[in-house]
Amino acid sequence: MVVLANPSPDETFLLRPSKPCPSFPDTPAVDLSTPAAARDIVSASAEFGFFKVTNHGVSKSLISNLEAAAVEFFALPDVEKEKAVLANSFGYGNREIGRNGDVGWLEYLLLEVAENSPMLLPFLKEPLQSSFCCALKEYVLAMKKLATGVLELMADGLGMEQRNVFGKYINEEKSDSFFRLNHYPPCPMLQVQGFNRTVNGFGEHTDPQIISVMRSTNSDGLEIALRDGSWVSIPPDRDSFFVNVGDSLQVLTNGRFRSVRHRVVTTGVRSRLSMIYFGGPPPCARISPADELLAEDRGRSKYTEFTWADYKAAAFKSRLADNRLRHFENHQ
Ligand SMILES: C=C1C[C@]23C[C@@]1(O)CC[C@H]2[C@@]12CC[C@H](O)[C@@](C)(C(=O)O1)[C@H]2[C@@H]3C(=O)O
Ligand SMILES: O=C(O)CCC(=O)C(=O)O
Ligand SMILES: [Fe+2]
Repeated sequence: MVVLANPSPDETFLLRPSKPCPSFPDTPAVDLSTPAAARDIVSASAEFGFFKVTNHGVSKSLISNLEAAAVEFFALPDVEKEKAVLANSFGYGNREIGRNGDVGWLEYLLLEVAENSPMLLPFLKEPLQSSFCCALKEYVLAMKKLATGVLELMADGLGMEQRNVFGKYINEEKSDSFFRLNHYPPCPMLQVQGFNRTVNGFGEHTDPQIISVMRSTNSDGLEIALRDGSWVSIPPDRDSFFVNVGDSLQVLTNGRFRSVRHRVVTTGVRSRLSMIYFGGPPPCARISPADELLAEDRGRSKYTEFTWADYKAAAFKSRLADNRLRHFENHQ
């Protein structure tokens, strides 16, 4: 990735006025080993659409293997990484987010997670190819298991009869899930003294899927929007996984849970590496509120039903910051 000390005109639009957000030391934390986990997850999902989980059972070696492979990948010369550029913003990408003009100070690898096929990276040389693929496969499996467990606790906490009412979507053979590695390099132009700005790492948005499970290196930058629209900065925590409620889960719960607006802001010196699993439904899945929740709401759905294929197609035509659910809201 090209790292410039002085912003060229086309880079100035990455700059944001420096207005540091207050830190959010009260980030809801859920200890998955306690009986209160289901209740805590439900209250955090309703209030913030965001929480972190501890005692998650994911082994440290699994995380460090993937982190090491990812660091090695992003350190490759641009010409090697560019061999991994695939159609429709999959594979390796640099600066451009999506297909509609959004940019950020990052490079990334965006991969589809297919149930029965290994995650291949044929563009890489050995031995990185094997170590990266192996680490990815194990990590993504662990994320799917963790996401499923969290979705089951959500169902428990909401008093649903079937524990798999939300988790079934991401466990179907054709589930449309992604995995993403984001690398935010240090930004030299921000290190110039008196240069009082921050840079847009990954602009504000909600995740369209059901659930996202993220972790990052020990560097700050992640910010979330609270209910009143104010932004807070989430202190990094290498030992926890952060969970986002996605748009589809907001609909499945008839608005009991809110999909969280979040963004990454780069402040200069440290690089940041984050790994995110996005659990999505199969393309043909019909997304509408779960029957029991709808009955509690006297049959009044807050959203018109859509298939994941339709929603995703519309989402991928939108700009990052757009409110994608707005078009599906029922106003009664
Ligand atoms: C600008 C965009 C990038 C995005 C597709 C979109 O048109 C709007 C949603 C974006 C998002 C956010 C969460 C995930 O990072 C992502 C892969 C997704 O499913 O939706 C990205 C899309 C992307 O980077 O292509
Ligand atoms: O990189 C991060 O920490 C978050 C990025 C993100 O929100 C996304 O890729 O959807
Ligand atoms: Fe996101």
